[in-house]
Parts: sequence; C-alpha cells; structure tokens
Amino acid sequence: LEEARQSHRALVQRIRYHDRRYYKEDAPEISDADYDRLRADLIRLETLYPELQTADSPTRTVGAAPAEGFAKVRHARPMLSLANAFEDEDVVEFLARARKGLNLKEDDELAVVAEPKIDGLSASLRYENRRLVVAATRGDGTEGEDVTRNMLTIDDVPDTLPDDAPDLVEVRGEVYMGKADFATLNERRAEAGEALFANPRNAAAGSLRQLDPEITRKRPLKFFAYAWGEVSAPLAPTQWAALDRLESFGFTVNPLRRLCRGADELLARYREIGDGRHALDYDIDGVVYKIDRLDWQALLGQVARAPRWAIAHKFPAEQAKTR
Ligand SMILES: Cc1ccc2cc(C(N)=O)cc(O)c2n1
Repeated sequence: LEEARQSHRALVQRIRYHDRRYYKEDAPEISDADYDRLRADLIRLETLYPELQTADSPTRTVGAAPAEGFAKVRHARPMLSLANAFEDEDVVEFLARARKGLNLKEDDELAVVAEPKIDGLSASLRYENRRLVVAATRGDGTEGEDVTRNMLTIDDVPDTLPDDAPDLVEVRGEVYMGKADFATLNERRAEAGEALFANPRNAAAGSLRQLDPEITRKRPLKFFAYAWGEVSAPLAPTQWAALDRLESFGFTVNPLRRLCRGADELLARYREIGDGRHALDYDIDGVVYKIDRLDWQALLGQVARAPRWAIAHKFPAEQAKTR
C-alpha cells in the first residue's frame, strides 16, 4: 500500500500539473489521449485502493474531467459485433459455411449455443487479481468510455471474483433495464417534469453514462454476462462450459440459453424464445447462435469485426416500438 501511496501522490501531482497547463494556461503539453491515460491509471489505482481516493483527488473534482466527460479505454481485445440473420435460410447457410470451414463430414455433430440477444448496451469488465479495475462501454468496439465506478453500483456486477478465477479476466455482457423498472422510472420522471426515456435500452445507456455514479446507483440497472475478452487462462473448452464458469464467478448468465444440434433445433429454439419474449421482463431483439467448441471458434475466426462462428438471428422489428 505504501508503494501505491507513492505512485498515487506522483500521479495526482502530474495530473494537477497538466490540468493547470490545460485549464489555466491553455497550453497543454500532452495529448488528450495521454492525459486520459493518466486519469485512467489514477482511476484504476483508486479503484484498487479506495482509501487513497481523497476528496480533492482529480477523479473527484469535476473540473478535471476530460471535455467529453469520460476517460477513454482501449479494449485489450476488440469487442466483436455480430452479423445478422433475418430468414431461416440465413441460419442454414451460417451452419453450412461453418461446417465447410471446419471440414466436417455429414454425420459430424456441430453443437451450437443459442441464447436471447439482450437489447441493452455492451460493456467489458476487466478483473486483475480478481478485483474489478476497469469497466468500459463498447464504444466503437476498439475504444470505449471508462464507467468503472458506475458499473460498481450494479448489484449483478461482482466487485471481486472467487479465488479460482484467473489472474486476468475480462468479462463481457449487456447492461440492461427491466421493462417494469423502466415504466416506474418514467413515471417518476413524468411526475418530476423530466424528459422520458424512449425505451429500456436508452434508459440503461443514459443511466450508465452518468458522470455522477450516485445517480447511476439509484437506477435499476442489471447485467447479463455472455462472453469474455482477454484472459490469462482459458475459462473452459466450450462456450457452454465457459458460461457455466462465468456463473460460478457470480455473474448472471441468461437462463434461456440452450445447447442445440443442427438447424432444426436452433430454429425451434428461436421460435420458442420469440413466442415468449413479450412475457420476459427485459427486451430482446433476437437469438444469438455460437459454435460451442472454442477450438472451432478459433479455427473459423472472424471477418472484419464479426465472428464467423456466431450470428444474431433477429426478430422482425415490431411496428410500434412504443411501450
Ligand atoms: C460475441 C458477441 C457479441 C455481441 C453479443 C451480444 C449479445 C447480446 N446483446 O445479448 C450476446 C452475445 O453473446 C454476444 N456475443
């Protein structure tokens, strides 16, 4: 801790110096990116050692917040987007392409995990030595916003991981707001004469991207874990077992997931989830299919930023998106 106190003091001095150059003398010496990195380091240090965060710390004084409000964080591994399937045919083609890419024979089984696609906003949680040190929004997939202190206010997000978790693990998932919580929040905002959120996704995004974590704390945000980024050791040999591992770390993994074999089972699951989606307390906009074996995911890789080993099968857009 003493060593941390030393580097904390040095870091605070450096940031105060650059704040003076930027805000007082209007003559910054370092780029915004380098400045943001200093701040991200300070936020990381103060998250690891909360006792170091003094009231006058640059992370507490608003004036020092970078213009856009949030420090930028570069993802160690890009956060992938998913190619879309709209028709059953697209799903059949996805599987055929995967089988071809894997040189599978006709009777080789291809297990695929199906899970609902949550309509929220993606986030990445970086745990070092089993402590959450940085949480970031997806942003453009390569760089997101530092929302560490906001994510720490969400009950579904563990501050620390169990002893059997790897020294480094980035957990990825969706921040969302339930439909009932969304309606209640909008009722309160209407009574207070505040602008209403258009839908639960916007409400979740607006609540997560608050500069003041105390506002975020009061919002009913939840989190489903569904993937991972950089890890110091593989979580498991398959997607299904990796999700079980994330559950064992204390994360909520969507309970509607199903291990399927072949297009018929996937499409049956898609219809089941589609038929039941209005009864769910959270918005979904499709079903995500992922090849289960991680060695086969690695073999298929990704094209552009979308994996060849996964696809999102979307539901037809509803006419009125109003609630
Ligand atoms: C690889 C990847 C990318 C985006 C995702 C998005 C969702 C989602 N919105 O639920 C679920 C997943 O399993 C995802 N998986």
